[in-house]
Amino acid sequence: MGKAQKKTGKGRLDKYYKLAKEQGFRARSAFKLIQLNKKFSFLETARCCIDLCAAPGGWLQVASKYMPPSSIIVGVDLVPIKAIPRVVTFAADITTPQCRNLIRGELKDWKADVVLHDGAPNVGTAWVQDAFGQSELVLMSLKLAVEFLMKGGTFVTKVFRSADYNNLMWVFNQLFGKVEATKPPSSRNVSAEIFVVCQDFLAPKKIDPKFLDPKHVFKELTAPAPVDGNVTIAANAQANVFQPEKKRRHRDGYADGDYTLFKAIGASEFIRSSDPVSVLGSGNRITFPSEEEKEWFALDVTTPEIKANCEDLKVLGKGDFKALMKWRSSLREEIGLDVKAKNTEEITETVEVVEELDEDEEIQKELERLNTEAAAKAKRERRKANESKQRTIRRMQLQMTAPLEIGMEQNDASLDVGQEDVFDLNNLERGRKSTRLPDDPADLDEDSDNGDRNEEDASDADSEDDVDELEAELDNLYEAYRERKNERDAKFKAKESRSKNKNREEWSGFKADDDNEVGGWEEMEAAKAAGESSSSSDSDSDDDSDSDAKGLNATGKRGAQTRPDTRKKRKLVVDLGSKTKGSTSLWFDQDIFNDINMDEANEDEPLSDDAGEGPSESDESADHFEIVPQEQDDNVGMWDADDTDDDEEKRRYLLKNGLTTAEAVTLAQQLVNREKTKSQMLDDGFNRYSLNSKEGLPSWFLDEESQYYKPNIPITKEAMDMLRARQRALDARPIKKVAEAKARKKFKAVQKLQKALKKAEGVNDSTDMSEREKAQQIQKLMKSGMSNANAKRKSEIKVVVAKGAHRGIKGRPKGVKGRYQMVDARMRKEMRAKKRKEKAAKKR
Ligand SMILES: C[S@@+](CC[C@H](N)C(=O)[O-])C[C@H]1O[C@@H](n2cnc3c(N)ncnc32)[C@H](O)[C@@H]1O
Repeated sequence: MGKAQKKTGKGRLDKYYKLAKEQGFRARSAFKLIQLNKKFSFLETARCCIDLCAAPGGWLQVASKYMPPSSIIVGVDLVPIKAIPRVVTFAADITTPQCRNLIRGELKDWKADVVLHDGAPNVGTAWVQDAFGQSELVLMSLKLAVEFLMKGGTFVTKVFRSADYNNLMWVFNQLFGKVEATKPPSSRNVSAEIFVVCQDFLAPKKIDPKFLDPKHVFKELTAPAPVDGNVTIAANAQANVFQPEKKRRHRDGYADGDYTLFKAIGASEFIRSSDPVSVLGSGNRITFPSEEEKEWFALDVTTPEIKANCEDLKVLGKGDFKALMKWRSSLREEIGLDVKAKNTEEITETVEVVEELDEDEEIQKELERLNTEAAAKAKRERRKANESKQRTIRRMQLQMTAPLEIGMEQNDASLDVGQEDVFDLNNLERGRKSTRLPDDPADLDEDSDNGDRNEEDASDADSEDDVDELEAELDNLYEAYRERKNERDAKFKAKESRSKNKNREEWSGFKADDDNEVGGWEEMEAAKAAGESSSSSDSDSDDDSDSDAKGLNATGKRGAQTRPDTRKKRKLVVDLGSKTKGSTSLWFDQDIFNDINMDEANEDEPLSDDAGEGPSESDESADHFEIVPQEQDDNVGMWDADDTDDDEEKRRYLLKNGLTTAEAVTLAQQLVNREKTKSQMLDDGFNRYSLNSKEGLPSWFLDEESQYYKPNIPITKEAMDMLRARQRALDARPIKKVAEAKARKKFKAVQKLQKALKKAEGVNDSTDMSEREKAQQIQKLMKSGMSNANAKRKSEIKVVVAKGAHRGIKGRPKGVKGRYQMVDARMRKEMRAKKRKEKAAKKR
């Protein structure tokens, strides 16, 4: 479908408007007649034509163009029509006898072959009145047509799609042999106009005056329309309720007798009507004016929601209409219009009869239902099996399980251990329960009802498995969604790659590097140490949060390591390889497992500092600082393997681009101005959530967190000013394209000059010319070599207006030299305005 045509604004200036302008037609409507004539060919053979409602004269121009040269053309309109060669025009109202007399005077006893009517009452009143006026005008033009048309003649008229369209068509059919309604392509789709071409006028001796009397032809329209009885209204109204979301267009105009836009319905009309749906569809609002209705309004069944629904029916959806219908039923029961019990009884009885009759059918249905249920169950199980297979594959990929045949491990009890998610707390909890020893008498009691528990556990585990599966499924869906989005959304893609390339975030900072540190930990500590004999507890409060993970000894003291070394590689994840225990036992080292009897397993473990077997550095530590035991550099866990590269990349990025964000500049300025030390900045980067494990969190959560949970680093005015200044400097530079174009121009000029120089040398060396000639030639060459080829100005185009003496001239107008362009006055005005603008812009 093409674009919707507009009748107003710039949409008015469509293809036909431009064509009309180009071809000198006074109105774009000229093309409607051209297209009608193309289809029905009535103008070429016509000797006499009357155009009723002809101003400004587009149709008259067409008629004079297509009709034979010696034919008579008469045009009438309320407004005077500018003269057209070979056309007689006068101003008159076609509904008056004067108009008839004028035409008669002009034609004498001639008869017309064609009567055209393109009238439209342009009174700007309501559309319904317009439409009626139009139909009346059509009938008036028909009245003139039948008087002046010769037998076999053609009457072309414009009608609007309205309620009286069919009546008009009926009348036309009584008077003409062939009647066809058509819409030429140049008639806008948004317009309700249709053209009716009535051919082969029957020219009856006597025409019943009722055919031409609006009172008779449009009789139905004036009669009041019944509300309930009218099928169309009812159908429309029903559609209003059943499909409230669909906006229906009233192409056929207003329904008969229903000319108002807003209609309020009394509640009683809706409640008591036998066709409540139609009532709902026909109104805008339900009101409660009478005493009885006011009482209904106060009833409990008339909830605030119902009251709100009654306010504006045109904005309601299906659900709201349903609610109104329910309210109607309740209210009817309440006021005794309906009896509920009786209805139910009736329904029950009917059901019983149906049951007796269709027992076989019922059995069949039941069987079908069972079959569908079984199929659904099988499907569910298949899906479950698939999902667990997927999980196994994922575990394998993470090397958390041996590459056994997929699915085998589920059936093999011996493989049960270790197949669960290592980090699945549910499994741990279950394991804890099963390994617990009955030290405590309460435990013995607990063991007595172990059987019950196990069953409960099993069912709990099942439901937890279900939840896990559901989560896994959701995760998969989320991943699939991200992938799809990645494919389609370029913005999202860029964001993704940015988030992958996190190291470009300047203010995320570098890892502590003693060489670069401004201020520094040692200096601060030294200052502190000088002033106080510091206690071990308050010296390192910022690191308490990870004390558990770093392994506190039994007395709460940490391994004595020297601070600078430990700070160098601050890792948040414990190096699994540095421990003698396996990863699982490391996991069980956590506090929550303290009450589990695992002493046996831990017997061989050295209790780091407690046993005095901590790292040698501990002995060297003279002070009583609690130092977090740290890994050696070569113990960097696999998790941190990328970190150094990140820093390198960050450095490279910063060296290349400098600081690009206000936050980064603020931090840098604070460092340089010694407002803060690097250590302080690092500390600022931590908060109580920093060390929260992200393990097991759904990816959508992590994504959202990375999107919205951003550090809020305060920025300074100076930082902003600095960035702005830099941006201004960047802006002041010419853009690459301009610079390239300038360089190209320069390069070409140099080449041209070199060429000229070469030629000049040739001239200089030649022996056939005198010195004077040589000098002249060289001067010429150098001049052309130095000149800019692009500087050649094209001669200006002269604008000639096609009016007065130039009107209709083909070829070059007299007295015009050089390049020229024929335009109309408007075009010249526009061109001049354009030039003026360009000049003004240049001055600026
Ligand atoms: C759409 S214009 C006709 C355009 C014309 N066919 C053309 O091509 O230039 C409709 C014209 O009907 C005229 N009109 C409306 N009521 C009329 C009446 N009662 N008698 C004569 N002309 C009337 C208006 O003045 C208006 O100029």
